[in-house]
Amino acid sequence: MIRSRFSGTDDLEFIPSCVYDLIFRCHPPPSRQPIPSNSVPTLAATDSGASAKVIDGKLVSKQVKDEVAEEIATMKAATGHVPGLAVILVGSRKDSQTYVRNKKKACEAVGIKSFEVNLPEDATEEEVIEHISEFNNDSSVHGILVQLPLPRHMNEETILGAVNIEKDVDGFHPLNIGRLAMQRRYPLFVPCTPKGCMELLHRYGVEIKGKRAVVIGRSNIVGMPAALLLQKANATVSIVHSNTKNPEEITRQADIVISAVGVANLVRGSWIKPGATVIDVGINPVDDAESPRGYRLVGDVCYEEVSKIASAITPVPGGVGPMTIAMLLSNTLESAKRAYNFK
Ligand SMILES: NC(=O)C1=CN([C@@H]2O[C@H](COP(=O)(O)OP(=O)(O)OC[C@H]3O[C@@H](n4cnc5c(N)ncnc54)[C@H](OP(=O)(O)O)[C@@H]3O)[C@@H](O)[C@H]2O)C=CC1
Ligand SMILES: Nc1nc(=O)c2c([nH]1)NC[C@@H]1CN(c3ccc(C(=O)N[C@@H](CCC(=O)O)C(=O)O)cc3)C=[N+]21
Repeated sequence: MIRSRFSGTDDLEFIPSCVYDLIFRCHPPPSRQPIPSNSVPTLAATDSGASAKVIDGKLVSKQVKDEVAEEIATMKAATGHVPGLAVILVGSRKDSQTYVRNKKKACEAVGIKSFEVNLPEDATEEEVIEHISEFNNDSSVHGILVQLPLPRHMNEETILGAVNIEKDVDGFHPLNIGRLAMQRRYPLFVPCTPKGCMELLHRYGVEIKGKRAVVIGRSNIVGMPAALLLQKANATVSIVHSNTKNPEEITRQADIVISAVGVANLVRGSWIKPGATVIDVGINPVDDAESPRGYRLVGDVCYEEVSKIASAITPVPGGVGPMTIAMLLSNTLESAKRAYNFK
C-alpha cells in the first residue's frame, strides 16, 4: 500500500495529511564520522594574491572509502550481511557507461555487492519501473540508482518516484528532496554530489554558519540541493542561474561559491571575493589532442585566475567528482545499517 503511494509524483497530491505527517516526521541527521587523525589540514586564511589551498577530493574520498570499508567489514562480522547497490542504465551513452563502471569498481573495493541492469535506448518506462520494483522487493539490495540522463521519451520524475525512498541512495525521490527543503526536517538520503561538496567544506574546516554563499546553477541533482544544504548549515544563500542579470557582482559577495553549470571557464577571477572558498562541480570536456582520450576535463571555474584570488579551491578532475562516488557508497552503507538495525 505504501509503495503505491510513493510510486509517482502525481500521487503526492493524494496523500492525506496524517500520512504526510508520518512521511515527514523528523528524521535525525546521520551522525558524522569523526575526522581521522590523518585528516586533511584545516585551511588557514590566505592573503589575496597568494595561491589558493587545493581542496583534494581524491584524498578525502579515499578517507571516506576507507571508513566505509571498515564499517562494512564490522557489519559483515556482526550480521553476516553486506550492503547491496543496484544500478540501472538505460541506453548506451559512453559517459554514463564509464560512470557506471567506475561505481561498480568502487563498490567492489569497499565490499558492497553490486547489481547491474542494462536496458536498450528504446526500452519503455514500464520496463524500467519493473526492474525498480524487483530491486525494491529484494532484501539484499539497499540502494537503487537510475543513471541520469534517461532517454528523452521517459519521464524522469515518474521513474525516480518509483524507487522505494528507503533505497533512494541518490536522494532524488521527490519526498527526499521535499524533506531537504523543509525546516527542521531531514531526508533519508542527501544527493551525493552536494553532500560531497559539504563534506569537503567540513573536512577542510571551512566555516559555513553566518557566511554568504552563492550557488551557480539550480538543477534538481546539484545546484538546488546544494543551496538547500548550505542554507540548512546556516549560510545566507543566493542562487545564480541562466536568467541572472549580474552573476559576477552577486558571486563576488560570496565567502563560499559552488558552481554547477556545465560551462567551461564561466567563473573568472573577477567573480571571486579575495579569500573565498570555491567548489567547482562542473565537468566539461575540452578538445586536447595531447590527451589519450582526445579531450580533457575542466571545471566551470577558470582555475588559473581563481586560484590566485580564492583561499581554497577544488580542482577538476580530482575535486568533487570522486566525492560523489564516495558519498554514494556511504549512503548505501547507511541504508544497509538501517535495514539491519546496525548502529
Ligand atoms: N562532479 C560531479 O560529481 C558531478 C558533476 N556534474 C557536472 O556539473 C555540471 C552541472 O550539472 P547539472 O546540474 O546536472 O546541469 P544542468 O544542465 O541540469 O543545470 C545547469 C544549471 O546551470 C544554469 N546555467 C546554465 N548556463 C548558465 C550561465 N551562463 N550562467 C549561470 N547559470 C547557468 C542552468 O540555469 P537554468 O536553470 O536557468 O537553465 C541550470 O540551473 C555539469 O558540468 C555536469 O557534468 C553533474 C553531476 C555530478
Ligand atoms: N543517478 C545519477 N547519479 C549521479 O550521481 C550521476 C548521474 N546519475 N549522472 C551523471 C552525473 C555525473 N556524475 C559524476 C560522478 C563522478 C565523477 C567523477 O568521478 N569524476 C572524476 C573524473 C572522471 C574522469 O576522468 O572521467 C573527477 O572529477 O575527478 C563525475 C561525475 C554523477 N552523476
